[in-house]
Amino acid sequence: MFTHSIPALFSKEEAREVIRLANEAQMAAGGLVGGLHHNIRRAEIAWLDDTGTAAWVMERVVSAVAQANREHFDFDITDFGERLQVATYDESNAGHYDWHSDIGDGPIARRRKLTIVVQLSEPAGYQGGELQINLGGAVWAAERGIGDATLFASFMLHRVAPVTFGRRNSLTCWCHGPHFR
Ligand SMILES: O=C(O)CCC(=O)C(=O)O
Ligand SMILES: [Fe+2]
Repeated sequence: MFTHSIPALFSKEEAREVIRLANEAQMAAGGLVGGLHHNIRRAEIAWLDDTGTAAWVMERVVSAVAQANREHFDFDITDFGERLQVATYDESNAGHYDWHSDIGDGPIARRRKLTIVVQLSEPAGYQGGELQINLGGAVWAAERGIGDATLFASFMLHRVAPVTFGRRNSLTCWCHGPHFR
């Protein structure tokens, strides 16, 4: 009920282009930006601007979220207050993200209501690295197809299992609004 899948929101070519844009953004920001290397999360992070060459990525995400919210969640979503995140989880350091909720303490993170994650890697290109959502009593694994999108309520516990082979890239966007009531 609090999860929803959209198969092939991006084509394979588009998924590759998103990774290329993320690499470009990372270079422009001076290379090693936003690597998170601790026990909870081990990943490289890049941020895409929602203007310029990456604007179409945000547009695609926003219209998918609008439709999914109308048809499935019916949350009070008012804005997209953060940039798009592209994450890289690599075999070399068992990239992963432990169980967490996306609702945090900060002024923006506390307004997160819906999270959308898009798979940017070919399923054959990595092992492990599943995006799993805890439904309370059952763990649900997101679709792995390249370009597939998964939406879930940002308060739900989720994780990325350690990558044991290859490399997984994902695109994440958070959608914001007033508190649940
Ligand atoms: O990379 C993913 O699949 C999930 C990322 C995530 O949970 C986050 O950035 O909060
Ligand atoms: Fe998350």
